[in-house]
Order: sequence, then structure tokens, then C-alpha cells
Amino acid sequence: MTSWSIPIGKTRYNQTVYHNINKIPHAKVAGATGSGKTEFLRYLVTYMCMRYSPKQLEFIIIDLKNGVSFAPFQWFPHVHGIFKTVPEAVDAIKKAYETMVERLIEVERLRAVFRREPVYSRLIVLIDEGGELSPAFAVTDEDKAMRRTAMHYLSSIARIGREPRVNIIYGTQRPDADTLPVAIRGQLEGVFCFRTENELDSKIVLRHEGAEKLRWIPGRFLYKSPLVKHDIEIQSPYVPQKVLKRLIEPLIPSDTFYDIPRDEVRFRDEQVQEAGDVACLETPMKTKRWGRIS
Ligand SMILES: Nc1ncnc2c1ncn2[C@@H]1O[C@H](COP(=O)(O)OP(=O)(O)OP(=O)(O)O)[C@@H](O)[C@H]1O
Repeated sequence: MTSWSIPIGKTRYNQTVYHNINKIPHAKVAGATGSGKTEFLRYLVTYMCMRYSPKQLEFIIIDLKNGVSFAPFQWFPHVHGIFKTVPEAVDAIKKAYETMVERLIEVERLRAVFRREPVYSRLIVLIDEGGELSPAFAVTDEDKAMRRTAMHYLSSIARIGREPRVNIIYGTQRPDADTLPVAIRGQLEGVFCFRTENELDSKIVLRHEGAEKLRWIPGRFLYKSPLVKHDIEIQSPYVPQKVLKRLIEPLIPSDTFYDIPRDEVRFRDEQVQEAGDVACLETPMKTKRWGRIS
């Protein structure tokens, strides 16, 4: 049977911590700007696409921070698309919702007629800066209705997506009532809380203070899950651009036409330099060097 335990980082005692996406299907990733949310999400996509086949795992990636961070992942066969605007995102979320409904109908039929359980691929809807979807940012009534529809679909997926294996990973700077309705927030049981701006934000994300006191090291976060008694302080893995490039280059068809310089836009190599030796995962499969925990 496939294991869905994903290594999410190391503690200060050098222990690797795992998040079981089968047991905790939905999660939120929150924290202040620059705390390392996007890099962590990029690591999750890389690791999971290297570990699971496209028959086992599919991604819908919604990048409302302009799509640049996740552009390289379009080449993984697991990824249905990188959706960069609110209308595109709403459409993609609707497709995930429809897939979930179809699966639920199929499950019921197979159970009743054949008394067997279908095995589906895991479909993950990964959203970076989900706050941008908030109806509070709508400019017209039509826009507001569209965003509300997206929230309605997300809420359904969060409530009943476990069995048909449609999962949500929701990244945002601050999941308050405006950016993430309480009905959805409560269902996102896995919590990856990077350093927050202040105590209030920590309370919104973790339901207690503490994340505002994390050391200001990109990739440092508190992990909370119904399966662990106390929050765990973790340093997340990091996939350097050159590693990602090495993994993805062979997947790009040779006749692809680029209207944008690949190195400048798709791969942000300069960030590897910036990151220095804070944390580095040489390959997503084999952990060679992790961040020092201080
Ligand atoms: N685990 C890590 N190890 C080393 N450096 C990291 C790590 N995570 C992030 N960084 C560095 O910190 C920078 C900011 O990270 P990231 O873009 O993920 O932040 P963010 O929380 O998504 O910010 P924003 O919400 O403003 O987009 C990255 O460009 C990278 O250089």
C-alpha cells in the first residue's frame, strides 16, 4: 500500500517530522511575508511529484502571486495547470469540485452494485496566496459572486473531500475570516505556521500565541496536527533552483517555443545565492543536507 507520509522538515534534535496526507488530507500554510511559505509549497510539489506517479497523484496549482514561483512545475505530468488569475482559479476549483462529486457518485454505485471500493488518484488543490480569492477584494458584484462560488466549492471539498481523495493545501499570509471563512479553516487540520507578524495572527492560525516569537529564519515553522500532542518547531526543506532545473529540464519537450527567457523567469537562480546555507535539500528524494537548527 502506498505510504502518504511526507517528510516536512527537521526538529532541533535532528529528527525528521512527517505529515501524513492520507490521515490529515487538508492543510493550511500561513505566515508573514518572506517567512518561507512559497518555498515550502514548492518543496512539497517537487517531493511528491518525484515520489508518486501521475496515476497516484495529481495537482491543481493556483498561484495568485503571478504564477512565476510555480511555472517550472507545469512540466510535471502530475500537474493539470498553473492557474494565475481569480477567474482561472475559480474555474480550476470548480473542476476539482466536480471531480469530487463524480467520484462520490461512483463510490456509491460501486459499493452498492459490486461491493468494492474504487481506488482514486489523490487530487491536491494547492493554493498560494489564497487570500487573493477573498470576496472582500472583489471590485464588482459579479466578481464577488464568482469568489463566493469558489469559497463554496472549497468549503465542500474541505468537508467531504477526504474519501474521494480531493485535498486542499491552502497557503496565505493570514487566514482570517475575510481571507478564509471559518467553515473552511476548521477543516484544514494540518497547520504549517511560519513566523507571523504578531500575536493576533498566531492566534488566528494556531489558536494560540507563539508563532510571532519564532526566530526570523526563512523556512522555520510550527507544525500542528490532530495527530501530534504539541506543536513542533521545524526547519523546512528547501529545493534549490539548480536542483529543480535539473529535475525539470528533461521533462520539457525539445520543440517548446519560449516567448520569455527561461532562466530569467522560470528559475529564480539568484534566490539560491540569497538562501545561502540556511537550508538545502540536494535532491527531493534523498536528504543530504538540511538546515542547521539553532
Ligand atoms: N527553507 C528555506 N531555506 C532557506 N531559504 C529559504 C527557505 N524558505 C525560504 N527561503 C528564502 O526566503 C525567501 C522568501 O521565501 P518565500 O518566497 O517562500 O516567502 P513567502 O512566505 O512565500 O513570502 P510572501 O508571502 O511574501 O510571498 C526565498 O526567496 C528564499 O530565498
